[in-house]
Amino acid sequence: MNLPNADDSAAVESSLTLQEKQPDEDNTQTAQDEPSSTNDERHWDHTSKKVVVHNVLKFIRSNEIHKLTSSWTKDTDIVIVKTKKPPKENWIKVTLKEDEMVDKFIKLINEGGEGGKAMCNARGGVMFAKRANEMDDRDTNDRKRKERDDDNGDARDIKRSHVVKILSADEVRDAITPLWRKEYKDQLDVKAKEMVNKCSKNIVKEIKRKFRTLEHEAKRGHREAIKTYTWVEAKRAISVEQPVPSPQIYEYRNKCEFTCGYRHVEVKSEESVDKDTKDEGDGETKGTTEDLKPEEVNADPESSNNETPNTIKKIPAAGFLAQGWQGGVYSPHCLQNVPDWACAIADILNEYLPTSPMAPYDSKVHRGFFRSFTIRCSLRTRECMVIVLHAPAKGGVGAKEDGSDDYSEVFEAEKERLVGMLTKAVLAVPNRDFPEGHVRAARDDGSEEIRVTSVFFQEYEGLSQPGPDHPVQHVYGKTCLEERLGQCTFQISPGAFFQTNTEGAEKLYGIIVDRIKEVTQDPKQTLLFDVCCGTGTIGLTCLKEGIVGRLVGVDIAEPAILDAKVNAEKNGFLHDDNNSADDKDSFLTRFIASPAEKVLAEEMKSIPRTTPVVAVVDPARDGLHGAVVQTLRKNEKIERLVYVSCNPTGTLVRDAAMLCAPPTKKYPGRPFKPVLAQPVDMFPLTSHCEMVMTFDRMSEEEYGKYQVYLHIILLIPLLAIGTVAGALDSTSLRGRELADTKEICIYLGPAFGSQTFEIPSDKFRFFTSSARTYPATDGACDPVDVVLLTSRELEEKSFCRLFKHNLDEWWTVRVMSAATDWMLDNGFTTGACKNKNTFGTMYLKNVKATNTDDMETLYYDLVDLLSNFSYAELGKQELAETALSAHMIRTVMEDLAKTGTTGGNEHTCCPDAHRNAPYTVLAMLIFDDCFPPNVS
Ligand SMILES: C[S@@+](CC[C@H](N)C(=O)[O-])C[C@H]1O[C@@H](n2cnc3c(N)ncnc32)[C@H](O)[C@@H]1O
Repeated sequence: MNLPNADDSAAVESSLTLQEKQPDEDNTQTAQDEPSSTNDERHWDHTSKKVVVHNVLKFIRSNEIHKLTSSWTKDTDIVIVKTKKPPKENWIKVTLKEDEMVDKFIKLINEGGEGGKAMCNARGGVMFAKRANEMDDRDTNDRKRKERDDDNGDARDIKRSHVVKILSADEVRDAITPLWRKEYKDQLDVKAKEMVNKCSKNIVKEIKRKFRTLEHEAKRGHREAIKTYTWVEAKRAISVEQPVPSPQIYEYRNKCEFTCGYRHVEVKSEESVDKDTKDEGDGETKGTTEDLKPEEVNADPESSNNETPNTIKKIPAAGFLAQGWQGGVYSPHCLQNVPDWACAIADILNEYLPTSPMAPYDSKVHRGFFRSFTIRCSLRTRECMVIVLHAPAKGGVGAKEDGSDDYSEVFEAEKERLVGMLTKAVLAVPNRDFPEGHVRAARDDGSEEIRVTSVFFQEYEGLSQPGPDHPVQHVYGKTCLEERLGQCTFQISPGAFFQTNTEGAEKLYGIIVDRIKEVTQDPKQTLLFDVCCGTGTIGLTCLKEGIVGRLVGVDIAEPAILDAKVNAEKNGFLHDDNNSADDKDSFLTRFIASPAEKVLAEEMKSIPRTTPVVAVVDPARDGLHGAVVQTLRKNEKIERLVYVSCNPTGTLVRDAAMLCAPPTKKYPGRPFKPVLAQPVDMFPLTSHCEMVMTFDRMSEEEYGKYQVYLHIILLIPLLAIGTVAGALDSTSLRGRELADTKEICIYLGPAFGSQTFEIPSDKFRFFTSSARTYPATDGACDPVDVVLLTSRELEEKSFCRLFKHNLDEWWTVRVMSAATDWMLDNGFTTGACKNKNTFGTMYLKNVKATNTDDMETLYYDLVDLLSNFSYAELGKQELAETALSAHMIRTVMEDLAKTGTTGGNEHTCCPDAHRNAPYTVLAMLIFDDCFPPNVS
């Protein structure tokens, strides 16, 4: 279990600053302007505003966290600016807006509950809060601990943060392009190994782990365990090809994002300060407010030969953060992956910024104006776009009240001045600072002349980065770029994603085309789903190549979809604008602006059975949403899936395992299996690598070999209920009850004929079918909604076993406790039946589900949660916690029994209470079967 580490979030935040920006930089919140990047600063930041609240419920949905933390500070002036809760941990780290709020907040949590006691979580557990830096983070690093214990820790940290080292060009390259020292073929070897060790092997490991869980469960249920799929056991289960090299190794980036901050210049003596600052723009430091003005600080003594440290001058500038905000921004001229035009623009910005009255934005205090500059260029059309991200002219959210950060009066004139400087001429050839021996590629004949063709300003008051849909203000020239890739032309708007290595993108798309072509026997009829389609590049390339006949593209970013629609027409493929097409089947292309998880299932449903379908997914770094994986798996029409990943060692591993593991209730459908893994080097000199992984659906024949018995969800139509239920339960009690209720029953258990989970009507209500949960046969009890039965119970027809789970079986309690958390998080009220030391039902009310889909989702979420427990891996800590949970649950049950509100039945403690219990829904969670079904 991870305890909150005072440095962990910052560690995540800072990791991006030390490497090249991530491939999906349009969509991730990049850390280029994150201040908490160096270790020192991170520590300082934590000591000031971060607090960890302990003993919150472990299972809180991410969208509920904000609601929960807001409820704590309701009616107070405490402002929480950020929360972080790792999954399955019982703590939340909050970042408060002001230092002064910290003590108040801690007091609020520790004493602000009923009767001046600590606040409690939804299960009555006492919460407590502590400053993040006071946590025992298990960090055994002596230095850190000593600093924490030191009363003067803050002061020292602040002082330390002023000791900066200016990096050499080599060190900047090491930080941003860590593979630059290697020959290109060696870079490819590094990536090839990484793709085998951290991608393909991990996928196989993950799938084997899922099989082991099944085996473990089967053993407990005295069942035959499913055999691991043969391909998983093979020596090189996933064949990884050698990475496809990038056609351009140097200067390949068509997009850069420069953070606006301060450039650090070391000055040696009083005299040289004057001289140096003259060189750096006459030493003018207009772009400042009083507090934001360039400081003179001590340079790292180690970086100097002098005994006394030199002085560092800070000059407003734009560039890359190579060692976090505190280390200043570095000019891109030394980086081999950055092209000349980008450096030329950096030069213009660096000429402008020191002379502007508008200061760089300081994201630590949220003051200042200029935040970052995104620059893009099209390789083929030589168009160039600049997007200036800035705080409101009246000042950022942390602006001083005295108006010293208010730039409203100068804003328009300054905007005009900057645009004038950017656009007045063809971009000059910059002086580069390449390493010795760097060989530049030959330039082409005069086409290197590039000028800025469009400028946008984008105002953003938020604390991190704007999303792709955030509005932009067009201030100069064209409204978008145009680029040519292969046989297609694409329009790219400021908010739309485009691959950052143009020639690399052509290679990448070529590989995708090859993978699709292999399976499209009837291209004209084949429909391609391009999930996370951006400006439609992949789908339209496939159409142009004639390997598919129709295209549905989905992307969350509206600007990208607007571009995709234009691009469809530009390339000769009519776009169906939904309402305009009379015949829904006649469209060539359809582009939908929506999160894929919201629309994909519906879109798939509308495809005629006979239409051959292929899918390409190209998600951002956080991978596919679970619902998208579910839809892809469930729709067995998709025989081939091409997964393009910019995070092959992370989210691809997770998603591939979900696509290829044996089916579960949440992820039904014949599994996929990876047939080829083709890395593509889109980011030479950095450690990033793109991966094209091709998955084929396991054939019915192959899959059939692994099925010992089916283990599925069965929908029993009303007429069949009596018979089937009778067959299952010798008393036929359930059958009678079911018939009485005139409802539909859904059994979750072994199959009796159908493998399909279909709930064809929206009218169905769930109710229990368990003889044991129905307390009496007189019909007096309320109909209940759903019972989730295990296959084992059904197999053995021994429902009494349901109540044989002993509290001393620690894992049982742990599961139940997790389930309880989950239910509370989902708005259920729970109670539990007690009979001696048995424990088996949970009563739920206030079910949020209003229809079958909701109920199904809730159920699957729960099953998924439970199925992800790895009991074998639980350690002593968990055992201790389990004992605690057991104690707590017992207490709750006893309380409920006393007040007569607990449910019950003839086999448990209070059968009568059940009839009067105010529960409208009764669910039995039988943990035996909270695991993926056994399909061996
Ligand atoms: C790596 S880009 C790929 C874009 C495109 N395939 C290309 O090659 O240019 C990832 C895309 O995923 C989109 N995206 C992110 N989250 C999404 C979601 N939940 N649903 C649909 N698209 C999403 C982003 O807007 C972005 O365009």
